[in-house]
Amino acid sequence: MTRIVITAPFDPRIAAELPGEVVTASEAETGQSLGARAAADPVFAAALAEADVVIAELDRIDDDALAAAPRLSLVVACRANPANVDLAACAARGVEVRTTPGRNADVTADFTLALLLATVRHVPAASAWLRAGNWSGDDVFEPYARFRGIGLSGRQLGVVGGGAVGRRVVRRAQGFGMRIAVYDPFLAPGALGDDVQHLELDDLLATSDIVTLHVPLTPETTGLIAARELALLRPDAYLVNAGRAALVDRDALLAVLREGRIAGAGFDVFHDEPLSSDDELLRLPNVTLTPHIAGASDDVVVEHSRLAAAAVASVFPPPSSSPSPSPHSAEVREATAPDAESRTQAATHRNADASPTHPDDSREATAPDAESRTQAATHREASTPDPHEREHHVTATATADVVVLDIEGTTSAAGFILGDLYDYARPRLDEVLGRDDDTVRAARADAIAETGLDADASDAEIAEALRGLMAKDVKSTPLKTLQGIIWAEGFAAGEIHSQFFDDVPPRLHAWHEDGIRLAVYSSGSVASQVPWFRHAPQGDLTPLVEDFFDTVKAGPKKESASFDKIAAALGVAPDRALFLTDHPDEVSAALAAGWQVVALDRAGEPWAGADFAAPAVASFDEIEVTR
Ligand SMILES: CSCCC(=O)C(=O)COP(=O)(O)O
Repeated sequence: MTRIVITAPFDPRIAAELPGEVVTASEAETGQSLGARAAADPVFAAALAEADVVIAELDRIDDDALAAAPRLSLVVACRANPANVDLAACAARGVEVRTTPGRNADVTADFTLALLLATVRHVPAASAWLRAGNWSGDDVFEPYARFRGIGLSGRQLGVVGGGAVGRRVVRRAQGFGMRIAVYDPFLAPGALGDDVQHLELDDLLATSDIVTLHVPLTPETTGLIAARELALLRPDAYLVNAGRAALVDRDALLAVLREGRIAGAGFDVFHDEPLSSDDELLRLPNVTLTPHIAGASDDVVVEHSRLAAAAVASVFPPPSSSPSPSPHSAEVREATAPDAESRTQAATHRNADASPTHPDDSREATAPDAESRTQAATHREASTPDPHEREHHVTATATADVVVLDIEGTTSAAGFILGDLYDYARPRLDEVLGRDDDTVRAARADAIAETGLDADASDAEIAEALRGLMAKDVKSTPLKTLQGIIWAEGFAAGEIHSQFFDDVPPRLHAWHEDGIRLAVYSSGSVASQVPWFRHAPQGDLTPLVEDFFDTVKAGPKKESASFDKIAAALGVAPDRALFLTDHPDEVSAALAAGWQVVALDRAGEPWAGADFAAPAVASFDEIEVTR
């Protein structure tokens, strides 16, 4: 029987469904160690002594707490950054730590729109004016003149940061008819849809009617909006910040507001909290202020309860879905958890990333989540006599923030690519090779080096050598670059289209809706990946995909360093990233980088039936991903 102690605020219906015996205890004072609490409260001490799992939000889980909980194997911190957990102590005792990333992304995005509307329509000022008894019959239309605001439809919202909250703000603002510009150097153009314009920060600031900030606070983003950037804002522009105060230089901001150099601003976050009663911001008439409440919603408790329950279920699978009686049996551990050393590394990394504690923690969804450990678990049917047949009955579950997709054999049939697409590229190689273009020139030189041709080889000779590589489906980077140019033009001309297995688009939509970030990593060049996803017969899939990686951008797919690069570019911890691929060597490379992997073992595809070092499934329908 798994014993679970919950001190976090928790949805009682979800607590009742947890697989084990649940003891709930109210949250102690912020920052109190559960160890100290156990020392003072024998009833709580008895519960902690028996606990396999502790779920906490603010309570500190330090070495004292761990000493009082000798059976403990899992801590779930109901926040994005486990700033209340001593990760090194957990790692030393082999206690796994999970978090609940993105738990407040939706409500924070809602609040951003509320703050934005309140600011541009002067809602708090109008309300205060009315309550003060100012509306008199002398001039019944006075407020109509006094509180005139702007409409949102047709105006440009500049979204700085297209992460979990930023993307949700985009969707909501589009509902108001706003034009959207986004600044996010980690997002591929088109990643948020064709209607979203990607701009450099300066251009975004200079052209937007309203600017809203949603980037995580890091050393690089601290002071991102300083005097120079503020000076770019138009005099009729508004600035909204429900992200992190320190993204903006306080002195420069006060000067701009004091001098009325922008129309107004709305802030939910402050450089010093609580805001002092004599803070100058309180005296500025053109500013709407709220006390750091963007994440204050009961829905956040429901969401973190749901995510915590998923974390518990993946570490302690319900008996019916696992053949093993204990989650610590050798078979499941092998399939579900990295070894102790990698667990320690993950914990150390998480500790370094943890941001300073904030009691509300409501900014968490804006930060890239690199905190909680995950695993892919195989849930095999009880009786599977034929080993190959058994592979096709595997269901893989994973807890991840990002799913990265291979294309050929994974999202799409190899036969279609090697047929329709290769047929289209083959006769066009000679012409492309002759183009006066830097990318082509570089690819041409690389192709000569790779195929061993003479330096003065003709376009026809190089094209013929490349057709030889195509015959063997060699994933040559210069070949992929040239194919990518040809295919991008083919898609644009409507002469080719893409193909996705039927199970793929619905799962991509579902994962996207659940807040799971999606990216692509294929040998096919990014230039071809984007139209491939855009021209899916099932509809444009690019709005679902945050970024695209090829071997130019990330490196070879069989090298673990390439996966390190992708994780860094996506701002995700390797163990929070899930790679889906059909190629056994790519499975191994991603696993070596500490990623979770599920192999696609699709009937009729080139690698069907291969010996994969990861759980294998026959379709995306068999993959369950939770955050
Ligand atoms: C953009 S569709 C063409 C994909 C392609 O050329 C290719 O080689 C796919 O390789 P993958 O790494 O996705 O198996």
